[in-house]
Amino acid sequence: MKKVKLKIPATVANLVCGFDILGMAVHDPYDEMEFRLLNTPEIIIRHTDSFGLPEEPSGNVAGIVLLKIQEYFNLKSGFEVIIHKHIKPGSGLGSSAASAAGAAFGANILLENKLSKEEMVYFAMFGEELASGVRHADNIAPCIYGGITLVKSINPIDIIPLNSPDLFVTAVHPQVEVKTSDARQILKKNITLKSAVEQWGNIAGLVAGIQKNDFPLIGRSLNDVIIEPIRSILIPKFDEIKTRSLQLGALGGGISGSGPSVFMLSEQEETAEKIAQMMKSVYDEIEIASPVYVSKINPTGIQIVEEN
Ligand SMILES: Nc1ncnc2c1ncn2[C@@H]1O[C@H](COP(=O)(O)OP(=O)(O)OP(=O)(O)O)[C@@H](O)[C@H]1O
Ligand SMILES: N[C@@H](CCO)C(=O)O
Repeated sequence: MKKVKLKIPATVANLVCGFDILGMAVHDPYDEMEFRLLNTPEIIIRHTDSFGLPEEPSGNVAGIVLLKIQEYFNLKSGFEVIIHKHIKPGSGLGSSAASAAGAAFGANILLENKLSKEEMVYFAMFGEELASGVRHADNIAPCIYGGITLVKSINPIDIIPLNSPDLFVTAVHPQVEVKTSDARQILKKNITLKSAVEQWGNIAGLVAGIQKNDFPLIGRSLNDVIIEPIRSILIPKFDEIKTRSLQLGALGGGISGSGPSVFMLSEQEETAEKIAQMMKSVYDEIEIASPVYVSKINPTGIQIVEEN
């Protein structure tokens, strides 16, 4: 039976001001997934990592996506999936989205490209719903389309792939637990018109900056007056990391997804590396283990490693 192996990138959702609508794929870290089409209608999920994630299909984000695809097409065949997870769950680096988007992408290949990209996003969102209680596509879309994406709407699905500026991304993952579902619960349900206007200006500026490769405009638009002031309280040393990154020459940055990871964008690799060292030393000082990744924006998204 047909087999395929995929490499699925981590993603930075929200891009600071674009809560639930903007996201970016990076090169590192990434997950790997191997898929096999089965003659019987079973869904088998196996993990080779030690994160202790559920392997029961209805409890695993990849499994739920495959169950929905199987049900929709009334398939007589099933799927075996082996997940090599390197993106730690609950990191804010799109761990759940990688499994969900990878499942939709892998199934699509085994099913001879039955699905459009919009349909892959549609099915993958069932995985995000399982992980966080809410359907959102800001991590899934950049996985599937690559680069930076704008989720104009999820109903109907309307994804706008944006430009992929040649920028370096430094991301640190302080090992404190922040569940997306909890990080959504603490947000205010209402905002003032003044804040909304400021945020619209930032989002529009950021999208214009991305499309025009205008790095200073990107930098001054990476500003969030609605979500960051609330969520940053959950992230130790957030203000220090941000202030010192800007002093070292970062264009800007903030919370990655719902946190606790924090990311910064830089024009030069040297700046990105200096920021990485600073992030590491800040968390070493308070004895919080914190993997740091220096990477670039990933214009391709999910990649096929092997197909036969
Ligand atoms: N295959 C899977 N990969 C990752 N998480 C999974 C998977 N299956 C189930 N989960 C559950 O999803 C939750 C992790 O999702 P969560 O959205 O909190 O983290 P994240 O994807 O790293 O963050 P973010 O969406 O902010 O980038 C955990 O409760 C985990 O048990
Ligand atoms: N937009 C989502 C991304 C995390 O999954 C959030 O910030 O809650």
